[in-house]
Amino acid sequence: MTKTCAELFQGMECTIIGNGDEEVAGLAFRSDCAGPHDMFFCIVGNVVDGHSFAQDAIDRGATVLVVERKVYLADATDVTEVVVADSRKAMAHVAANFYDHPSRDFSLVGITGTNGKTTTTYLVEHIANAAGKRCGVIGTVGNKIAGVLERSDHTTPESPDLQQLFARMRDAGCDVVAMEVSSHALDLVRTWGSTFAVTAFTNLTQDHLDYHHTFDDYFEAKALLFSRDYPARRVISIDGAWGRELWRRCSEAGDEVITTGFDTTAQIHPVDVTYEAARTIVDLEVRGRRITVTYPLVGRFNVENVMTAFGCALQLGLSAEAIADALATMEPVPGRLERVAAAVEAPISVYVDYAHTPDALTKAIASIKALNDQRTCVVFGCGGNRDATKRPIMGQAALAADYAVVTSDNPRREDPLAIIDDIVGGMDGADNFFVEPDRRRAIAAAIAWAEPGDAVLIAGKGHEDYQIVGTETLSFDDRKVAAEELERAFGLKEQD
Ligand SMILES: CC(=O)N[C@H]1[C@@H](OP(=O)(O)OP(=O)(O)OC[C@H]2O[C@@H](n3ccc(=O)[nH]c3=O)[C@H](O)[C@@H]2O)O[C@H](CO)[C@@H](O)[C@@H]1O[C@H](C)C(=O)N[C@@H](C)C(=O)N[C@H](CCC(=O)O)C(=O)O
Ligand SMILES: Nc1ncnc2c1ncn2[C@@H]1O[C@H](COP(=O)(O)OP(=O)(O)OP(=O)(O)O)[C@@H](O)[C@H]1O
Ligand SMILES: N[C@H](CCC[C@H](N)C(=O)O)C(=O)O
Repeated sequence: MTKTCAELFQGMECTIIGNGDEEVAGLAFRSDCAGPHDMFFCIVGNVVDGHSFAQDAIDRGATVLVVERKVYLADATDVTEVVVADSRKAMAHVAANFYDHPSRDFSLVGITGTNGKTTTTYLVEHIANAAGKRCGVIGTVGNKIAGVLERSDHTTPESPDLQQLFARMRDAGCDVVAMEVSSHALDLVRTWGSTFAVTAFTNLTQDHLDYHHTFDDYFEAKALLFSRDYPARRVISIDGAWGRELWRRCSEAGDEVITTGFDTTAQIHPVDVTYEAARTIVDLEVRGRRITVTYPLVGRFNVENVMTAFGCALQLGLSAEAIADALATMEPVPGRLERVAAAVEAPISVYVDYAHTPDALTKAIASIKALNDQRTCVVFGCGGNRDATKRPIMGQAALAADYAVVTSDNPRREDPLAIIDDIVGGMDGADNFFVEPDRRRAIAAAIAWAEPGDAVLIAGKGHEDYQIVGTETLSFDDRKVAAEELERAFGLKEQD
């Protein structure tokens, strides 16, 4: 499949210097991934200027460069240069053209918000599948086509990868695609040129201030998914002030909005909730009608996610009855309040959860406490090279548990002890915690602390089966490590 350079830029202002009829074989934004007859996008990044990799891309066979300023390469007279105002936007525009706008061929549901995106996409997938639709999923745990999960580096892929994924989903016959849309993706226009049927907002609480700097900027990045760039039907949780602001904007623009929330003015809200150990029963009011939903997920925050997914499915045209029926057979989401299964009957319960923000940690601890009336110990850390200002707030939040073990998450290129110091800075004066930088030992210590009936919550890494230390990615899965430590503590494994 090839298209000419001029075809790919149709609908976008640009200056083509060279051969507009040049056939383009593929799209690349990393020079080491460029191949023969590719178009290479020179992106001015936050770390380096992609224009400096133009020669490398040419050496690997690229024949078209997309640039924000002409590069004038020696010995490359047969190279075509396309000068644009914004290489990232050009890349997204070209990628959608290159793959023939695949998102127009299915109903794309885009979900944004600080927490709850993965869970909500899984809920939408399950409901759509139960209704006989074929649903693709794009997000943090990976990308799913026809039920097969593929790992990915990003929550929301860069535009050429995203459009290629859409094309594969279209070709696999997907009717619906449920996609997590990160604030980074919106700010870096990875989704530009995509056609959404529904866009949904879960919540906005602190995260990623290393990138967005202020809450206002973080919100405005999320709000782009509800702007004229992405016309769609909307689902908005109005439990928080940011959601209410988004609702105001969408209503003003004349969008078709379904509101959700514990707020009784929301179109979808709970009238009564029963939290049980392995399931939740919710009497929902859905646009003036009562319907009971029972589903095998736990925790108050999952009531919010269920309502958001319910709204998305209604916006896709499914009936409330079909949605309620589907929820009854929902399966657990990997690494989200997942109970650790060990090959030993343990008198304590251990859960793994992906809470890596202050709000998520607060809510995950509260959910475990609501499930278990004895003591709770939380094991957690914070990621390196990510928002450092959330660390002391997470430290403070962890004190809501009876006991906390502060450990390492993915330290990345930061000193693990310096990250822990930041966390402990928020735990001043408390004596119900201790520090163990080694995550396995921290998990073992929490299990040793627990008495029969107590619960241990291991937060922060959820489904991740690795730990990033420096530039190395080591094998580490909280669920496996916790199972091993339970087996060691309760008799099946020999002590080292
Ligand atoms: C903050 C962020 O998202 N940064 C992304 C951004 O980086 P950048 O603008 O700084 O780019 P850069 O590294 O300066 O490089 C500039 C250009 O030179 C190219 N280059 C660079 C080096 C090289 O050797 N060769 C080369 O060609 C790069 O491909 C790029 O096109 O553009 C790069 C590709 O163009 C992305 O790889 C990079 O993602 C980084 C790795 C990242 O970690 N992003 C995370 C934070 C992220 O996107 N997370 C969200 C989820 C967040 C959530 O939890 O909600 C996600 O959607 O995944
Ligand atoms: N609606 C919610 N409100 C607050 N916290 C939530 C909510 N849903 C889930 N959480 C918490 O956030 C964690 C991550 O959930 P989930 O993966 O669904 O969110 P996410 O938005 O996809 O996060 P990320 O993009 O960082 O992967 C969960 O493990 C849980 O602790
Ligand atoms: N997508 C999130 C995930 C964080 C998960 C946590 N385990 C960490 O590594 O900080 C991020 O990149 O900020």
